[in-house]
Amino acid sequence: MTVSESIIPTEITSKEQAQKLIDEHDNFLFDCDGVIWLDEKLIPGVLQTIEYLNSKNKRYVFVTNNSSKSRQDYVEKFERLGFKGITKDMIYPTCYAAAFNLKEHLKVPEGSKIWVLGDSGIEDELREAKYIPVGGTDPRLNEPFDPHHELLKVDPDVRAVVVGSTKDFNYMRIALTLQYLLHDNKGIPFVGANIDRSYPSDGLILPAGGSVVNYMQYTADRDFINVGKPSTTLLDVILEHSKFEKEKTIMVGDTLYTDIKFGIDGQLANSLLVLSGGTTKRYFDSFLTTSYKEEETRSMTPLCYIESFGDIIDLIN
Ligand SMILES: O=C(O)[C@H](O)[C@H](O)COP(=O)(O)O
Ligand SMILES: [Mg+2]
Repeated sequence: MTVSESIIPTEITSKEQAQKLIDEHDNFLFDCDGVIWLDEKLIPGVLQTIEYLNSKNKRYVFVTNNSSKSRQDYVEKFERLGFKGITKDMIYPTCYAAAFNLKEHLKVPEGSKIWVLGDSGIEDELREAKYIPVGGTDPRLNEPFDPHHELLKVDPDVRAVVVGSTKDFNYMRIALTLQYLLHDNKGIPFVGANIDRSYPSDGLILPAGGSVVNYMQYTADRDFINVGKPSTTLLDVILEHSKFEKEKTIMVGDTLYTDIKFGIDGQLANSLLVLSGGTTKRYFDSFLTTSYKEEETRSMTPLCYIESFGDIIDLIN
């Protein structure tokens, strides 16, 4: 069976459809890259549409598979791009999800050393959770690989490994991370920030965190705990903190196998795909006509889609 026989997503193109989409939901979960912005470039109309949500007393949070920036970094980014009133507790990047998972699910004791393959967002959120990040942005890791480098001696006090998106992905970091993933007979937890293959960045499609995590999964021959979308553990944390009711909440994202799957697996009221990020109309059309195993396809097929979330304000006005 192809999807077109079972689920036909509705394209939002009229004032009535746009108004209904807003009126029917009290709470919005927004993905960031590809929905709100492309790197540092705000997607046109998004700020105005979110200001419209404010005027209607709608509630919303941001859930991003990006692990490179901390919640505080995002508060500053939202301010820089003109948003008002976005606070730390409204932002769920996977660096925070990783620290939360270590503490609340893996019960890794505070004060533990955590090996990081990733950027400063992970280090900052680990410190805020009272862990000691090692590796990460340590400048000594930028040196050429040397099998006798002092850092290659595993620190036995490291209690877990967190891997996320980074552009500082060199052999020194890869080799060191592998030592920790194999350490103690693969005994310490392997936390991955996301499963994302790539992400849209201002005209380019760039490798995303999942490509880094899967590299380490392959070389260490061990599975990882995905703390990013579509993990329902992350959704549970968000719903617990925000007290959003699933029945009145919609997920807005640009990636089928993370954002839309997150909303559907999480049994939210609705899922809106936007075509302003990593999913093009051409890809989406081919997805809808390609016969997949029905369950797999169904869990990634949005109920509705729109060119860009920023179009909402134009349709409503
Ligand atoms: O490099 C990454 O992993 C990207 O930041 C990630 O794919 C973007 O996540 P999003 O904001 O679209 O959830
Ligand atoms: Mg995205």
